[in-house]
Amino acid sequence: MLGEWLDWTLDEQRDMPRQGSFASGRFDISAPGVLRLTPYRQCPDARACIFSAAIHGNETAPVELIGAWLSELEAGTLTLGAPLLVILGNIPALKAQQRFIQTNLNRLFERGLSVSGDEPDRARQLMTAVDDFFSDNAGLPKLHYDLHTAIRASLYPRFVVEPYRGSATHSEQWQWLAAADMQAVLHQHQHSWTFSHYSKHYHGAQSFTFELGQVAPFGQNDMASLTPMLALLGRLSEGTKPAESAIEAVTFFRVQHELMRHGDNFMLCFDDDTPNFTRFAPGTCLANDSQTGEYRVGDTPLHVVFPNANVEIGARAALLVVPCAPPT
Ligand SMILES: O=C(O)CCC(=O)N[C@@H](CCC(=O)O)C(=O)O
Ligand SMILES: [Zn+2]
Repeated sequence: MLGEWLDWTLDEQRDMPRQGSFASGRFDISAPGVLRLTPYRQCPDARACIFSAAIHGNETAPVELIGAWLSELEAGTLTLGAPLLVILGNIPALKAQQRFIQTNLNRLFERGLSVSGDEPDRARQLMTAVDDFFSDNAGLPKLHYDLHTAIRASLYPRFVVEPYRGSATHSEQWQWLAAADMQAVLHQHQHSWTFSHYSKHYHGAQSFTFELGQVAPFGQNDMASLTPMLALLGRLSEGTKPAESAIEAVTFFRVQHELMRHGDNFMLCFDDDTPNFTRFAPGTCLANDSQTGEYRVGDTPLHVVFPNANVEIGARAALLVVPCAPPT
């Protein structure tokens, strides 16, 4: 039954009960694409865990990963030992295999959001689901992994973005991420109203945006490279201790500047197939904006992450980042 949830979410004509049970717990579909799992027996090390995917509708590897993990729970090869909230974010965009329909859902997770529209309404519904889940599991450590894939290839194909400030990230998280084969970490330098930022900022959760490879259609993702990540989701859902690795294998960066699109005419001054984390030397022109003119690298080399000239006016067109020391 659990294994059908993904298909059912995409095709609501199919029949699926809103509540039920499986070998090690109960499930409850509280809203479209919002699935709660409650263990029969909660492990002493359990965390209240949120795993979200498809906040961008064309990012399919995280959906396949969630599907593989749910199948293990359904088959009983994994035993649920922690409360879980599983979210498929932008269902219309997932059906259309588009990043978003009207506006980028992953910029809307701010309390008091006043804009109207389908994606803002969905953001409000998901914020409430997160608030309710953490409130119902008060007393447990909170964790949120928001799973994405990047538009471009990357010098580090698997990496995480650590949202700005809030509660400090526990050192064990870095070791878990290293064992899950995450190759780089990017520390955000300011608030950005993403889903992972929401859980960290308002709830003090251990929270990250994961980039699990490059966007590809269903069935064409490199799922073998995500086996260690599947193992991390498995341990967290069992409420047992995840594998740890030395963080020396992980390269750390921090954001130095957020490049915004201001004008009608905006272009990036490098090739479309330039991978994430490519380094640009001082003086290099990175962007040309009809409102603000050229943006050139200053005295320190900069690496470019998430460059996208086609964002809405007023939105982020790239993160400009520098290497930094690993956390001690
Ligand atoms: O590859 C890209 O350009 C975008 C990939 C993506 O969706 N990234 C997230 C990162 C969120 C964060 O900064 O934590 C996003 O842009 O929403
Ligand atoms: Zn994304």
